[in-house]
Amino acid sequence: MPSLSQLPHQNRFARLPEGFFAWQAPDPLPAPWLVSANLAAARLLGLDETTFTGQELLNLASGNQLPDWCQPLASAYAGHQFGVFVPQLGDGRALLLGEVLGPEGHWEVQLKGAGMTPFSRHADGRAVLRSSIREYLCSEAMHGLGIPTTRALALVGSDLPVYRERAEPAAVVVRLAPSFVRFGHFEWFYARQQHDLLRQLADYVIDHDWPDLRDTPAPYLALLQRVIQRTAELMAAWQAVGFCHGVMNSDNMSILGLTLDYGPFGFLDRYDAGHICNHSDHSGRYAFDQQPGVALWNLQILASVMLPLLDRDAAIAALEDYAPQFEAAWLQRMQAKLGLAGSQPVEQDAPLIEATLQLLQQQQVDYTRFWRQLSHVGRQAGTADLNLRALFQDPAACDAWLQGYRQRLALTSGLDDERQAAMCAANPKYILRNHLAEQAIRQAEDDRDFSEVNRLLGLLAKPFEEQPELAHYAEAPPDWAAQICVSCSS
Ligand SMILES: Nc1ncnc2c1ncn2[C@@H]1O[C@H](COP(=O)(O)OP(=O)(O)OP(=O)(O)O)[C@@H](O)[C@H]1O
Ligand SMILES: [Mg+2]
Repeated sequence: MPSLSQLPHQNRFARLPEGFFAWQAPDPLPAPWLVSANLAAARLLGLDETTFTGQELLNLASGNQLPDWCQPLASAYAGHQFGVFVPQLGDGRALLLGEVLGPEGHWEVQLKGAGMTPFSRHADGRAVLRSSIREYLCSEAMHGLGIPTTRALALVGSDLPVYRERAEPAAVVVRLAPSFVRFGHFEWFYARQQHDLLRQLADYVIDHDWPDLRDTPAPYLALLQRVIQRTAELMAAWQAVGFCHGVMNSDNMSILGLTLDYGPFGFLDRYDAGHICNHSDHSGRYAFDQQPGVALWNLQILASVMLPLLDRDAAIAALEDYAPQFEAAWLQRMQAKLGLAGSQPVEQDAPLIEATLQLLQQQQVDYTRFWRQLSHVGRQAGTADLNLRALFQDPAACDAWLQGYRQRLALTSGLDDERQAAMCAANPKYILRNHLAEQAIRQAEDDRDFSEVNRLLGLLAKPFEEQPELAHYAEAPPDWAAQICVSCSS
C-alpha cells in the first residue's frame, strides 16, 4: 500500500494552459491539530488504516509540508452571485493540490482555507473551524444519503485567529472530487471572449470525466445534456431529502452535478416549502422550493456561455429537457418514500405526493421523522400509527391522510415487511440537523473536544440504519427556533 506521500498521481488540471489557474503554495497553518480523519474517503485514494495516519496527514492537510505529487494551484472562475454577474471570483481560499489515481478512479485533492491566493480579493483566504466542521460533516452525510457530493478526507484546525464577527480558530478541510470544475469556470472564459480556452475547458471535462461523450456526433452538446441531466437528478435528490443549499450561485454549481460548497445549508426540520436557510438571502432567491428553478436558471447561464461551441436551437432543446427530467426523478424518489416504488406509473401518484406535502406544511410536521415513521406503518392500523400521529398538530388530520394512504397501499401487492424495509432504505433516520452540528462545534471550539464531530461522522455515514444507541440523534430540535442556524456564515 502506498502512503499519502507516495500516491500515484496524474495532475491533469495543472497541465492546462496559462489562463486556467495561478500557481499558489498554501500559507503555513501554525501548530495544526487534527480534528478528524475520514478513513472511508482515504480508501478512495488507495490508503488504509495503516497508511492513513499521523504526521503525514497533518502535514498535507495543514499545507505545511506537501508530498511531491502536489502542484498547488488556485483556479480561475467567474459566476452569477444572487443573479448578478461577477467576472472575477476564482479559488480565493481553495487550492487544488493534485489528482490522485485511486483504485477505482481519479480524485482531485483540494484544501479549503489554506490562505490567500490571487483570487482572494479583499478576504483572508481562511476558513473558520465552525463552518469547516459543517462542511466536513455534511459532505459525508450527503454521501451517506447517496447524494452526489464532494467528499471530505480530513479536517484540521489551528489556534491561528481568523476574524469574522469575533476571532475564531482557523481550519482547513481536505476535499476530494473527481473534478472541481464549476459552471463559473466556463463563464470565466466566455466573459473574456477566450473561445479557444473555453473549448479546451469543455475538452478537459469530456476527456477527464466523461470520455464516453467523445464518441457522440456532437460532444459539446452531449456535454451540456449530461450536465443538465446530472443537475436535474441532483435537484430531485435534494428536494426529496429536504436539503437546502442556500447559495446556489453559478460558481457553486458543479459541472459533474455534485453538491459543492457547504455554506449556510440546512436540512428541513419541520416541512416548510419556502424555508430560507441563508440569512443574507433576503428575497428568498435560494429558498427550498426555488432550488429546482434556480438550477435551471444556472443551466441557462451555462448553456449561454457554451454557445460558441453549440448549435443554439439544440442548446435550447436540451434545456427544455430539464423540467421533465427533474420531475420524473423527483416523483420517482417521492414514490419510493411512500413505499410505492414501481407499483404504478409515477405520474399517477403525483396528486398523493402533492397532498402529502401540503398536509405536512399545514401541520408543521418534521419532514424526516414523518417519512421514517411512515416506513413502520402497516396495511392495517397498529401501534406505529400512534408515533406518526404524534408528529401532527391535529392527529385527526393524520388519521384522514392515513386512510387515503392505506387505500392506495391496498392497490399494491407484496408483504408489509418488504415494503417497510424498502421504505427504511429510502427514508433516512439521521440527517445533519443544525442543532447537531452546533453541539459538535461547541465542544470543538470550547474544549478542543472532537469526539462529537467523529461521532456524527460515524452516525451519518449510515443514515438509514437504526443505530439504537444513538436514536436520540433522530429527534427533532428541542424547539423550532433551533432551525435558525447560528454557525452558518463562512
Ligand atoms: N475567506 C475568504 N478568503 C478569500 N476568498 C474567499 C473567502 N471566502 C470566500 N471567498 C471567495 O469568494 C467567492 C465566493 O465564495 P463562496 O462562499 O461561494 O465559496 P467558498 O465557500 O469560499 O468555497 P467553495 O465554493 O470552494 O466551497 C469565491 O471566489 C471564494 O473563493
Ligand atoms: Mg463557493
